[in-house]
Parts: sequence; C-alpha cells; structure tokens
Amino acid sequence: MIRTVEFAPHASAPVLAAYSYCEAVTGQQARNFAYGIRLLPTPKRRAMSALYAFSRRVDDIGDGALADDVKIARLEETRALLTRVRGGAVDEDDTDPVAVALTHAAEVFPIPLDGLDELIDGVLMDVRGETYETWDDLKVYCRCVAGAIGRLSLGVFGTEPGARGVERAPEYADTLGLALQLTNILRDVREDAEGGRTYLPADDLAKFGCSAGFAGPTVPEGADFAGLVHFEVRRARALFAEGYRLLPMLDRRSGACVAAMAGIYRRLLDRIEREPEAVLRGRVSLPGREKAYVAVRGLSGLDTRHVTRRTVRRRA
Ligand SMILES: CC(C)=CCC/C(C)=C/CC/C(C)=C/COP(=O)(O)OP(=O)(O)O
Repeated sequence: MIRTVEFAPHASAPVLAAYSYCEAVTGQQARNFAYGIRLLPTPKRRAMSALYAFSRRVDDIGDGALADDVKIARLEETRALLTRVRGGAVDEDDTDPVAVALTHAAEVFPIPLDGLDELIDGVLMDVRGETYETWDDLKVYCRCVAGAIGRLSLGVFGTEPGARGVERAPEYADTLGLALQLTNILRDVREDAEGGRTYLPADDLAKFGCSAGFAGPTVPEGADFAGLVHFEVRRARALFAEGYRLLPMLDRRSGACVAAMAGIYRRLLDRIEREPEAVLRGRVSLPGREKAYVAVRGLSGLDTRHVTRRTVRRRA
C-alpha cells in the first residue's frame, strides 16, 4: 500500500513561501492541469505544484530558444539539482524555491523522484532530435515525459487501503500519462511541425500517405490526414480506458483531480476527432468554463463512473 497523508504537515515560513511560488507557476502556466490540481487538499496540492514547477522548468529548457549544447548543459544542471533534492542536500533557505518545495514534498510523500530523471531523459531525446519509427518507439518517449509524471503524481495521491489490484496502480498511472501525451501530440501537430518536430510514428504516417514534417495545411495531395488522426484517437481512447482503472484505487479528491485532468484532455480528443484538420490550423483548446465544468463533474464522480463501468464491462 502507498502511504496517504491527509493532514497538513508542518511547514516553515521559507517552505510555505517556496510552495506559494510553485503554486503561482502552476496557476499561471498549467492551462489544463491546474483545474485538477486545485481540487486536492492543501498538502497534496502543494506537492503537485512543486512537481509541476520542476517539470515546467525541464520542459521550458527543452522548448526554449537556446542552442542545443546549452540546453543539454542546463538539463544536466537540473539533474544535478534533482540529485541534491533526492539526497536531502537542499535546505529550506536555499535560493531556489522549486528545489525547496520539492524537497519538502518528497519528505512528506513517497514520491519516486527518479521519475524526474526520466523526464529529463525524455526532454534530452527532444533536444537530440530523436524520431520515432513505430508506436513502440514513441511509447518510450511518452513514458519518460508523461508516464513518469503519472507515477510521480501517484506518490502524492497514494492509494486507498484495501483497494483491489493496487499493485498495478503505477502501471495505470503510467498508461494515463501515455493517453494524455498522445492527445497532446495530436493537439500540437502544427506547433511541433513548425519547430521541426514530428512525434507521430513514421510507420503510421506512411500508412495514411502522410510524411514527416508536414506543417500547417500542407498535407501531401491524396494523404488521408483525417484517417491518421482517427487512428491515433482510437489508440488514445484505449489508453484512457486502461488508465482509468486507477480511479477506484484513489481517495475521492485525488480521483477528482485525475478525472479533471483526464476529462479535459478527453474532451480535447473528442474535438480533434470531430474536426481532425483543426490541428493543422493551430492548437485546439477548451473554453475555461468547459474546463471548470469538467472539474466539477470530476469532484462529483460523474465524469468517471460511466468510463470505469464501460471499461469493466468491455473486459468482462
Ligand atoms: C495519474 C496521473 C495524474 C496521470 C497524468 C500524468 C500527467 C499530468 C502527464 C502530463 C503529460 C502532458 C500531456 C504534459 C503536457 O504539458 P503541457 O504543459 O504541454 O500541457 P498543456 O499545454 O495542456 O497545458
């Protein structure tokens, strides 16, 4: 069983200030995930914000305008910082609020911090211009940049005592991360292509007459772009269905957080499925009120019950 912490553990003024910094980063930058994180009780919300702020830093290095060798050096510096966090070598007066908050979060919750090493490995794959021939290849990348976040988050959420099949919880958290990442890849096709990146597997592209590097509405003549998108949407839906098996293992508010995060992304997927070409024009997003609605449904358990039942029925 994974330990759950519901009480607010003692945090000194510098640690509280460090968490406030991370919560501000999360509120400003996590356009989708903040809706779920807000549903958590204070200690878990703070810990998730610390994880988010650290992950945001890693991601921003990868996506930024620096030369590749500078990015690699920065990523290795961040890995060294992570090693200090893991070793308890960051004290509360350290000048880096993200390191202070993460150190505290990792003292309170059993967060498998190695997952952040995996995130750094994934972003290094980006910087080195890795390409993916098959879904199995792409899965390796998605596990690093998203599956690992699911496993790290599970350390914060914990699992319910006596939950059935709980030994598979990390696997389901990982799978949910893959579902989110594949949705994210579909949503960001244009933005990524403009940055010279194609994540969709080359063999899937070839099956539908598409080639790597298409940017904007320049899909080759005769290519079945909608077919390609529908194929990947089906794959993402299967991953969501599998990952949702995690939900009955979580307490109500952690379940609500996951349901809100996943629910918002599933709605993005619905939109993409209805209008595949929209991703060639720009980033598909949901209005704030729809995200808030999904979050409220998550809290009341409405967004997850039918999915969990359907998944179980399909498996029976
Ligand atoms: C069990 C559990 C909690 C699983 C979920 C794990 C999780 C939150 C993975 C994140 C993967 C992902 C799509 C990141 C994109 O961030 P981004 O900053 O590009 O996202 P945005 O553009 O949509 O805001």
